Amino acid sequence: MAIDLRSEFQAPAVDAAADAARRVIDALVRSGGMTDADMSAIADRLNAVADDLEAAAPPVADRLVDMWRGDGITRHDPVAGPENPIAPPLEYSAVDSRTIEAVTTLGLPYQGPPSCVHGGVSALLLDHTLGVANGWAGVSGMTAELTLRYHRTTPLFEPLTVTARQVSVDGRKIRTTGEITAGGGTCVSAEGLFIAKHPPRPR
Ligand SMILES: CCCCC/C=C\C/C=C\C/C=C\C/C=C\CCCC(=O)SCCNC(=O)CCNC(=O)[C@H](O)C(C)(C)COP(=O)(O)OP(=O)(O)OC[C@H]1O[C@@H](n2cnc3c(N)ncnc32)[C@H](O)[C@@H]1OP(=O)(O)O
Repeated sequence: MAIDLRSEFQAPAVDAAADAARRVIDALVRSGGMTDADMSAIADRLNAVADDLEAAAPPVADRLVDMWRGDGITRHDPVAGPENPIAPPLEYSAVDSRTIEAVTTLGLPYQGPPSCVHGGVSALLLDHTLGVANGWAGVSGMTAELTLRYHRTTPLFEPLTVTARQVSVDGRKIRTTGEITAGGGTCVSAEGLFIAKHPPRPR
């Protein structure tokens, strides 16, 4: 079953703009200094876009309230948020009532070792995916501990499967596991302890 990204709040043009920003980030990292493009002119054009966006943007406090409308999954987060350009973004599917997964392919902006995913990026993907698995399973909380094991390097440019499963709930303590696999092999595995607590939503 595909995830419902709170369809009542979807704005296709916003998601399209975030997709365009992802393309820009990828192209900038790919280009570096090895480009014939006029990077000064490109910086001017990108700054002009940012000027337009900033001039029309709401106060941050209002946007925070807007971000936390509704229940369930968010659209702004840095892992699955379609309207956040730093999110790949992951699209989750249910495997069973306590397990979710997403398939994604990461490019140069997420690089750590040569042609490999940065370990901190893997940690980010797993932390968030474990958290969403908890939400899917019905009892969620804040990350108190996250233990990662990096079994082998995680490749860029290849499909990665990110999986998470809620294992147990004991009072406020929630234990959740997950992994990133590539080509059927485990690259990173994670064990998380989450504590059932929810900071108040901005109003
Ligand atoms: C397929 C479709 C999917 C559809 C999905 C559907 C729904 C999804 C819905 C929502 C999902 C959306 C998003 C979720 C995604 C991602 C989540 C992101 C997670 C984060 O990004 S989150 C930020 C990082 N995180 C922090 O910023 C935490 C900072 N921290 C604190 O806020 C406190 O520290 C806290 C709250 C952790 C605890 O504080 P507290 O006061 O509430 O708890 P307290 O101290 O009373 O402890 C109670 C018992 O927990 C034990 N305990 C506590 N802490 C421990 C630790 N660290 N290690 C081991 N044990 C610990 C104690 O030892 C005691 O144990 P005992 O009862 O046995 O004595």
